[in-house]
Amino acid sequence: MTVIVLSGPIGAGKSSLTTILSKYLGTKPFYESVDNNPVLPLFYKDPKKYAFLLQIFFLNTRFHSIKAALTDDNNVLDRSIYEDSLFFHMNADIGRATKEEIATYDELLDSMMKELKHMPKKNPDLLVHIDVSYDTMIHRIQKRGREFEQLDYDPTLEDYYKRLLSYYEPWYENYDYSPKIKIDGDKLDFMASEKDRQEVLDTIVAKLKEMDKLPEDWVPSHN
Ligand SMILES: Nc1ncnc2c1ncn2[C@@H]1O[C@H](COP(=O)(O)OP(=O)(O)OP(=O)(O)O)[C@@H](O)[C@H]1O
Ligand SMILES: Nc1nc(=O)c2ncn([C@H]3C[C@H](O)[C@@H](CO)O3)c2[nH]1
Repeated sequence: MTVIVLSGPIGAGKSSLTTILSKYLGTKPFYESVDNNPVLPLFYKDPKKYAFLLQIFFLNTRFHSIKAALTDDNNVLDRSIYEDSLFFHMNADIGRATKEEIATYDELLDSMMKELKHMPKKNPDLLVHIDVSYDTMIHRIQKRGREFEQLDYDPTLEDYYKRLLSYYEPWYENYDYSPKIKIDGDKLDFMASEKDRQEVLDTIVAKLKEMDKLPEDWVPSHN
């Protein structure tokens, strides 16, 4: 069983790469609840009111998908649970959670992480992080077009996104739950360029082989 998790800021390309990678490896993709998430639009409308609720919503759905993924065969997940705390604490740092909510959230996350330790597989096998600059991030958010994520919906989102990026750098450096690799999302356009896509897939496959998670003579199931 091999479990790969993607990480990276909003619009970095995690869901897109999850689709590409899971097809290439012949495995099952697991996606974060976005379009069927009733709290996300509420959060963007009134972040202070809904930050805690949104975080509980994400934690709950993420927990279910991780449990399914860790008991199933090979899988690719489009966001890691380790980023949930980053999002929550960044929002808390800008006054969007009370100290009681912070304590409750941290205790709940801790209990969930302890629960995951009893699963057949405790941690993912590999983290694939997509690194993007602010300009790339904004360009992708615009391209995808979710109304509530746009700067003209709420101009304070510029600060929010810049802050998010600044939290990601130390987060990735400190991540040590599994081996990790970083993809340069500014340089590699794995959506439009076949060559770039293959370069990203080759990098991931080489890492999996190096870790003995794929046989040396492995060939892609789909291309
Ligand atoms: N490497 C890339 N090159 C060009 N366009 C990309 C790339 N990756 C993603 N995109 C485009 O950027 C948009 C956002 O991608 P995607 O939804 O995969 O991001 P995400 O990281 O899953 O976002 P979120 O955190 O919001 O779920 C989509 O329109 C996608 O087609
Ligand atoms: N506040 C907050 N906490 C999270 O844990 C979290 N995870 C994802 N998101 C938001 C970002 C994108 O808009 C959208 C898709 O990733 O959902 C989050 N927002």
